[in-house]
Amino acid sequence: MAEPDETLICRELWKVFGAHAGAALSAAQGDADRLLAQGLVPAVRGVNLSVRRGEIFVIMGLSGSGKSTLVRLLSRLIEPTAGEVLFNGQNLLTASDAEMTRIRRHKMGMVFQHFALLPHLTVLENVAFPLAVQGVAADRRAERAREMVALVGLAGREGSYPRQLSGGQQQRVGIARSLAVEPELWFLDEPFSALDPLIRRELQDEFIRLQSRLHKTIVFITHDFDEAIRLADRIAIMKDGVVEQCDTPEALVLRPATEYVRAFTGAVPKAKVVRLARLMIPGPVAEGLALMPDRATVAEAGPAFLGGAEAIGITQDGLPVGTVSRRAVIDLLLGGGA
Ligand SMILES: Nc1ncnc2c1ncn2[C@@H]1O[C@H](COP(=O)(O)OP(=O)(O)OP(=O)(O)O)[C@@H](O)[C@H]1O
Repeated sequence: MAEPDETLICRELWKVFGAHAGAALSAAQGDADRLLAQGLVPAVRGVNLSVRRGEIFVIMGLSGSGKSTLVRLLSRLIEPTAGEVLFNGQNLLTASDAEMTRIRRHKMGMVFQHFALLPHLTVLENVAFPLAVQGVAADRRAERAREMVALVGLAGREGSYPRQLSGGQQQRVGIARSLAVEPELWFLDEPFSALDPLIRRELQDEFIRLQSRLHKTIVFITHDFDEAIRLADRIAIMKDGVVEQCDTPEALVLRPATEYVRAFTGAVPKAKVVRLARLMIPGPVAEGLALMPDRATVAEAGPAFLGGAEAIGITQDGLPVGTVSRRAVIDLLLGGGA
């Protein structure tokens, strides 16, 4: 049974590329080496995941680890060789083509790295395009598209054509276009990786801001661990088609489950991922202390401690709930605490 807050679930999901993959997978009984020896490509190997409503779920892994294949399976753009995909409790693999088209059009949004804006349409027309496909009336389309263009910071550019925009601006149009249909589940496959680092960071900030307003359920793919820890509520780390660990950024860094995850996360400063909640001693907060939310990271509290504070007060939903001491922070940074 799915928990009520789990919106997308996959169980024992496999994608094997090559001839007679289904029969070969049954015969191999999950032994990927046997499949490889037969010249088949087991791109996704027995993956189990569940994405919770309203979270940013990042799938992270190096090139060829199976991220894109997994995401295509989750949206059923390609058929799995074996396994299950459930969306809001519905088995997507038994949905008819018509039903799948309806789900993709109305409930799922997708942004890819090299998505195509339609070159002969303006920004506004591009953003309104999926609404036209849905059959939304022209005036309502234009109104909604205008809102989305403003949301991604491109107000004033509605009449421009894609060729007149920078790469970052084009990517914003792609984001606006995928949001126009108000998707419940939003897939983003390396949406920022073609952009230069400064623009990329700007779009990440923008994305965090958007999500704090929209609370979408998001599956976000990246091969960049820094991007993953900036954005994710949880991260699934993939290697050779297998999910090595699925956890919060903090847990991945502090408690890596495999050597691979340890190697991947070893260089990340703990202060960037550990949240103040972890170091907090609950209790009344002394008067005069600087206050920070429990979701903030230790790095974000750095300036307060560098400014000489011995402790800071911690809030939860705006109410003071405890204290983090300078000592706890030093212990963490020197390898002790947490
Ligand atoms: N249509 C296909 N036919 C055969 N093999 C494929 C096909 N699509 C993907 N693969 C293989 O599956 C494996 C996983 O590919 P996938 O594109 O999912 O990786 P990825 O992690 O998304 O990589 P990247 O970050 O480079 O996009 C790779 O070995 C790839 O060559």
